[in-house]
Amino acid sequence: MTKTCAELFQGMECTIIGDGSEEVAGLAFRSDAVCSGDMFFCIVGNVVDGHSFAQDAIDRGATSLVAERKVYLADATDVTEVVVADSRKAMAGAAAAFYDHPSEGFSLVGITGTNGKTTTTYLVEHIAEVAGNRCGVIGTVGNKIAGIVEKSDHTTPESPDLQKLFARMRDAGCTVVTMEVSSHALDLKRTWGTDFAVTAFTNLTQDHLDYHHTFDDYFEAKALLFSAAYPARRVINIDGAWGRELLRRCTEAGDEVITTGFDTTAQIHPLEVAFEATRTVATLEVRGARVEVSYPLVGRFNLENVMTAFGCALSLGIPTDVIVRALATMPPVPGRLEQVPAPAGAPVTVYVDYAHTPDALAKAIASIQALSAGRTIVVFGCGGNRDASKRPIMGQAALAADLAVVTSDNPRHEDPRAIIDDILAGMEGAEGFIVEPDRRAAIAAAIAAAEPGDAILLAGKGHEDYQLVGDEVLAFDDRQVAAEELIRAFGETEND
Ligand SMILES: CC(=O)N[C@H]1[C@@H](OP(=O)(O)OP(=O)(O)OC[C@H]2O[C@@H](n3ccc(=O)[nH]c3=O)[C@H](O)[C@@H]2O)O[C@H](CO)[C@@H](O)[C@@H]1O[C@H](C)C(=O)N[C@@H](C)C(=O)N[C@H](CCC(=O)O)C(=O)O
Ligand SMILES: Nc1ncnc2c1ncn2[C@@H]1O[C@H](COP(=O)(O)OP(=O)(O)OP(=O)(O)O)[C@@H](O)[C@H]1O
Ligand SMILES: N[C@H](CCC[C@H](N)C(=O)O)C(=O)O
Ligand SMILES: [Mg+2]
Repeated sequence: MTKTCAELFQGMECTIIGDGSEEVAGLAFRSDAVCSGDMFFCIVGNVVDGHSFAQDAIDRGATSLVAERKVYLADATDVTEVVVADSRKAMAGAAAAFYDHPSEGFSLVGITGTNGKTTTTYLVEHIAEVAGNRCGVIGTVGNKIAGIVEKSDHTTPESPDLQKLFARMRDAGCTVVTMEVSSHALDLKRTWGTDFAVTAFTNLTQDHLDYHHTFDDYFEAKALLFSAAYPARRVINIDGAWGRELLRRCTEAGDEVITTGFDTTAQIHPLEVAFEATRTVATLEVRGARVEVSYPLVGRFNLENVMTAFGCALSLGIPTDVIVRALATMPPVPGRLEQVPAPAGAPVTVYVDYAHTPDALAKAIASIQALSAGRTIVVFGCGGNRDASKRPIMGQAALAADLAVVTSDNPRHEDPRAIIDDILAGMEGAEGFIVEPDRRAAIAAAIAAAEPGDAILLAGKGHEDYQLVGDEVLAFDDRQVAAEELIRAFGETEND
């Protein structure tokens, strides 16, 4: 059911100039996406000021404008203007109203943190499904409505896209929705006006300092999800100082909190763990009770994700025995320590992983080392037009492997050689690494250098099936390229 301009802004501080009773057909924040009868939001961006596209939006059929100052000075009777203090907040609030506050129609779990968001959302989805829920997922790998996956451009969509997605999930009968909430999204108010049942924090380590500039600012963006703007039950990993600071704030605010981590004071923590080659078996202490879990994910960091998901599931009221049963049948998460099928008799194992931060790279290498009796070879690069200060730190982290192959990972609009030089600054004085800017050749070089029993970690691209070079999106999937290069090296027959 369509809404009028006045209805969308009910209860919001704003000045409506013109006729507020006109129906709004849709919401747009890009002038070139405006359709007839749309409301156009003028946003002051980091690159351009969206107010300068107001006329363009009107020419394309917008009948109302939301702006931080009056912009449409021509004979304004045919266009309604809504003047607000913050266009992004207004857009998110109006989008929630446009779709009748869809997040109130299901239990929404929002997960933030530098690493582990995608994995944890998939874990919560699976547990909730086993508990009998129809689920939605929103995040980096794609958006899923009751098991059907659609591609996504953002980890957390812009508010009109997000609320529309929520509405589709509500209308499809989803009872639990689990979403990644990026720090960009929180800072840019993409989730403003959303009703969360549970919010969870995984960890905070270096990334995105190109956008947030300081660690403190990065943390404060994440911390918004735990502020009074988003009242919810909280799940917090307290292994790091940032998690403990969040816990302090949430406790002070009187929130209901479940703590997780290796820290033995956490409400959910491990007592005994066996990290096996294809699964993990652990005894957890869960709010004072011993709980045995066994799940088909590997690596120490995935135990952290499992504990966070456990906390989210308990917060949703799912019983412990159902959580344990669900964990045992957890499907793999695409591109997260995913093993590449190899020809029969291939003496090396190749894993594809999405580690693209210093902490993730260090932890992925350590996880592979713990699983493999042979050497560990890592192939990695760093994204262009992203936090450049993480590059030398990732270079240094890669030295923990027996051999590092430095290559390209979405150079975007930067020179791939210059990105590699930034990485190499962290590897100065070290020996035993290869530089090969062409990612396919780098993967082939790693396979050629491997000895029987070695493991190769292809880091950074995970589920991605492209390489971004300039404005081009070139087809490139680490899993496919590695499978091809393994066949080239070791023959045709596939191992099961
Ligand atoms: C850093 C960031 O997140 N930027 C987002 C921000 O862009 P911006 O502030 O630069 O916008 P701008 O280009 O200056 O434009 C200002 C306004 O004018 C409008 N405009 C612009 C041009 C035009 O012709 N017509 C027009 O109307 C724009 O739509 C915008 O509303 O607002 C835009 C929409 O309003 C977003 O599309 C854009 O996301 C860019 C594309 C992006 O790459 N974001 C990434 C970094 C991101 O959000 N990543 C996180 C995840 C990271 C993680 O997983 O770790 C995510 O949640 O996906
Ligand atoms: N809890 C964790 N702590 C540290 N590293 C992790 C953790 N979980 C996963 N990782 C590493 O980070 C990579 C990305 O994991 P995942 O996709 O779950 O994180 P994310 O937070 O969704 O990342 P993004 O910011 O790109 O959306 C994994 O491939 C793995 O190498
Ligand atoms: N959400 C992250 C993904 C990075 C993935 C990596 N392959 C890269 O392109 O740097 C980002 O946009 O920074
Ligand atoms: Mg993600």
